[in-house]
Amino acid sequence: MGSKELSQFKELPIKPAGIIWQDDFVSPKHEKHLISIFLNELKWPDHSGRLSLHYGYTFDYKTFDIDPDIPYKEFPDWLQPLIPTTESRPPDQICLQYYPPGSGIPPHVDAHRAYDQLYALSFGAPVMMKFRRGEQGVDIDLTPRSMMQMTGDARLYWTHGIKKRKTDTLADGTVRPRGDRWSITYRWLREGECECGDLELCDTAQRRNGMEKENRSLKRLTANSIAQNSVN
Ligand SMILES: O=C(O)CCC(=O)C(=O)O
Ligand SMILES: [Fe+2]
Repeated sequence: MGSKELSQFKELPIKPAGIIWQDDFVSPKHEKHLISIFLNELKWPDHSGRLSLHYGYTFDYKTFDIDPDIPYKEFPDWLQPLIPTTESRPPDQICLQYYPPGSGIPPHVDAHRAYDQLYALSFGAPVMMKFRRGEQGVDIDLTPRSMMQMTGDARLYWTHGIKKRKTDTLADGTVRPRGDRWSITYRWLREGECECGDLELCDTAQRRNGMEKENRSLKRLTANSIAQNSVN
């Protein structure tokens, strides 16, 4: 992987704006080697569904910051050549995930308060990821060996998620069975505060607006704004 390949990052000409894409971030041969490491050399958690392994700093979902009690885990050798070099420093956190067929990840936006840049690299079987904002929904096919960077609208104002199901239906109607998939997500901690101001999805905007963490779900937000409107 060299700067020639990295310069092939292109923004997809679709909504949401801000999805920067590169096919073939790794070669098929390299992918095969990595999958053999994932299958044979790593110690995965012992439960069903989506499995995760963390490298670098570990995020604490209670404080919305780095967990000071979990020591930094060095990036292993196999991971080094897969780190995007398009940012000014290496990522602070890397997460390797395994998705058996039928598993997924609920719609979410990666916390604005903690994280800034976000990339995801895919291996194994392709899967459809759904981006959503309000009534709008867009399916993106996460093809193996592709690297996706989420910036701008795609990063901040649209949620993304993978439905738990055994097949995906493609745009032409083809029903594609799911297979084993792995992904690597790369996150850079935010320096300073997020200024997007989106009360629906931004935990910083929500905190500034006096909303406690447990009140920040979309449902409560709707209920809150309805209550607010009827008062005014
Ligand atoms: O599996 C992926 O490609 C993305 C996973 C994701 O959205 C996340 O870990 O925040
Ligand atoms: Fe995510």
